Amino acid sequence: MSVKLGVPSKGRLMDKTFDWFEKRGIRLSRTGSDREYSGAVEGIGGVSLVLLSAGEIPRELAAGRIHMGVTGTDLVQEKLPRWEQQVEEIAPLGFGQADLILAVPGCWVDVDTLDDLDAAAAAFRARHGFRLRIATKYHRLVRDFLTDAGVADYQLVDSQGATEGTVRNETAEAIADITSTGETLRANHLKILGDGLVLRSQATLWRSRVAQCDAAEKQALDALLKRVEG
Ligand SMILES: Nc1ncnc2c1ncn2[C@@H]1O[C@H](COP(=O)(O)OP(=O)(O)OP(=O)(O)O)[C@@H](O)[C@H]1O
Ligand SMILES: O=P(O)(O)OC[C@H]1O[C@H](OP(=O)(O)OP(=O)(O)O)[C@H](O)[C@@H]1O
Repeated sequence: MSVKLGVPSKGRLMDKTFDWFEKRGIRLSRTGSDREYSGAVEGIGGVSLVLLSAGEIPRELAAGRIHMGVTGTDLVQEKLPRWEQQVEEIAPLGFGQADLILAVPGCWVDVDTLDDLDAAAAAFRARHGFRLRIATKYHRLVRDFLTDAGVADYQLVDSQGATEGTVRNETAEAIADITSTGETLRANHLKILGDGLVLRSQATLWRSRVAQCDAAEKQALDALLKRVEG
């Protein structure tokens, strides 16, 4: 058997992950047709590549089905309760930087902070008879953040993509999502609350704390760790 390295199967994270390993003498590549999710590893022995959705890598690490994996801090902290017990951070990779933030419509001139949001949420409920809706796919992180901030009068609505569009579509009044350049927020007339930074995220290499290794796998894993930690 071999050490399993989980890497995002597409997009910006996959390409930059391949470049990051290449700089350390480990060549990762996709094999087969464009649609085939199989990969190869050259430059180190005993390691195999597992191509996965970035969102599924935390779960695979926590289940011990992969030994190491690359995905964002945001996805690990959102998907894994007490994540430190399940995975170990090996190296931040220096790309995939994005901030998880809370944003409201730009035209809400009286709402610039979490305190303002709390007041607006109470007023919203009194006026409309239901709680202000915050669209997000980061349920755990946003709920914990708002609890700590003392904001209670809201409901989360699930949005797995195009989250900034939910305000225009009138399925939410506010959003919590990842931003990088800020362009998507601006294009959708949303503004970030001054104290609305939930988490700073970047692509990171993780090691599973539970994945089992036989003697050969242990040797390959140690060799891999030596290369990537150096
Ligand atoms: N605009 C962005 N700039 C930089 N990083 C981003 C950006 N949007 C998302 N990311 C990061 O990329 C990672 C993967 O994001 P996302 O959950 O959107 O996956 P995806 O690319 O849609 O793939 P999949 O649907 O297969 O999981 C996350 O860690 C996220 O923080
Ligand atoms: O600040 P920006 O540079 O504009 O980037 C932010 C956007 O990037 C991500 O979306 P993605 O492109 O992954 O599409 P999605 O909405 O389907 O997740 C994220 O969800 C934001 O919508």
